[in-house]
Amino acid sequence: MGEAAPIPIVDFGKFLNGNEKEQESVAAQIDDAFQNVGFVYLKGHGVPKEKVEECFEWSKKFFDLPLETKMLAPHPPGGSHHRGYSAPGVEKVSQHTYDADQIAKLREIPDYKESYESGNVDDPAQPNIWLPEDELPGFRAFMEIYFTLCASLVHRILDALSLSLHVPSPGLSPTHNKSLFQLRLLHYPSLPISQLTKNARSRINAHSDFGTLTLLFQDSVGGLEVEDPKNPGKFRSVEAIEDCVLVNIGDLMARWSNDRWRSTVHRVGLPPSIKGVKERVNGEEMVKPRYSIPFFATANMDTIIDALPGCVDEKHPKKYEPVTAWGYVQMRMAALYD
Ligand SMILES: O=C(O)CCC(=O)C(=O)O
Ligand SMILES: [Fe+2]
Repeated sequence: MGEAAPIPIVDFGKFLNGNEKEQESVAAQIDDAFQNVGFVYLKGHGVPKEKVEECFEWSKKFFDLPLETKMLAPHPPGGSHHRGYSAPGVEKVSQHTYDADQIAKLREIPDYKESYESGNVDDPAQPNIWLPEDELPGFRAFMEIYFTLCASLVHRILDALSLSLHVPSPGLSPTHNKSLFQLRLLHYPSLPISQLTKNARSRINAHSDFGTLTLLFQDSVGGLEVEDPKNPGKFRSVEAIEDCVLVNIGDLMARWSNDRWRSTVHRVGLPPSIKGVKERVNGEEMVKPRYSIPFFATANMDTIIDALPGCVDEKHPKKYEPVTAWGYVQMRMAALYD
């Protein structure tokens, strides 16, 4: 078995600003990456670098607050209202995993992370849960703007995917026009390296994302690993690449594409090169904290998820019954929280 296919880097600027031919070429490259690896790096993606950096700064400021303060914006119990702050140890398994056997297995190794989730200000089903403004002035305003920047990028990626499959105009973007997306700030606190090597704790257990598309910005600490689709159980590390956003397919999109596009399993563990990211505290070797910012997209809840054009032919018979995006979420949630 050979080396895993690397995650391609695609210049999305040529889609955003290019002519028809360039757009078609970018769309084909993304389609290819999603077929082979389920992940792609996009450069020239249009989310301003200074906004990404500022988001990491806000994230650090937020997580640096005392626990009692962060608990002023608590994530409600259960999984149907996914907003607010979750303290380390609260979310025992990845919310994006639904296979029952897998969940049972994963419960054995707790993730050590804290998170803060916000979403579309116009999402009536899941209102945002903010801190009182004077606890972190400006945080809310920034997150609301940053959300719209990421949402715009999601819509442009959907345009590219539509082009690659020749989905008739206006393509897939309208199926996401409610922008029921989720912006997640993640902080993996420093912890003894031995806890990760002995599997006493993980940072985030192996899972796949469950929406349509995920955007991910990560800091330079490292530790993200993606499974080799051709070699289950084998993971390769995925570094942050300057000025690139990492984009991956989620389970709903995999189903929608009749498994043309892969929803690839990934996890966060010990960084591959621990040298620059360890520190000694009270005689114990610790791995430095990690910050990352995923942005999860999904389709409007009434969208019928039925094999997309170009995804069914003689060689690829239709694998799944149509389901609404809402029905699909119910199915996943039921498995996760029962
Ligand atoms: O921290 C990371 O880079 C990965 C986060 C992730 O996979 C998730 O939240 O679904
Ligand atoms: Fe994920």
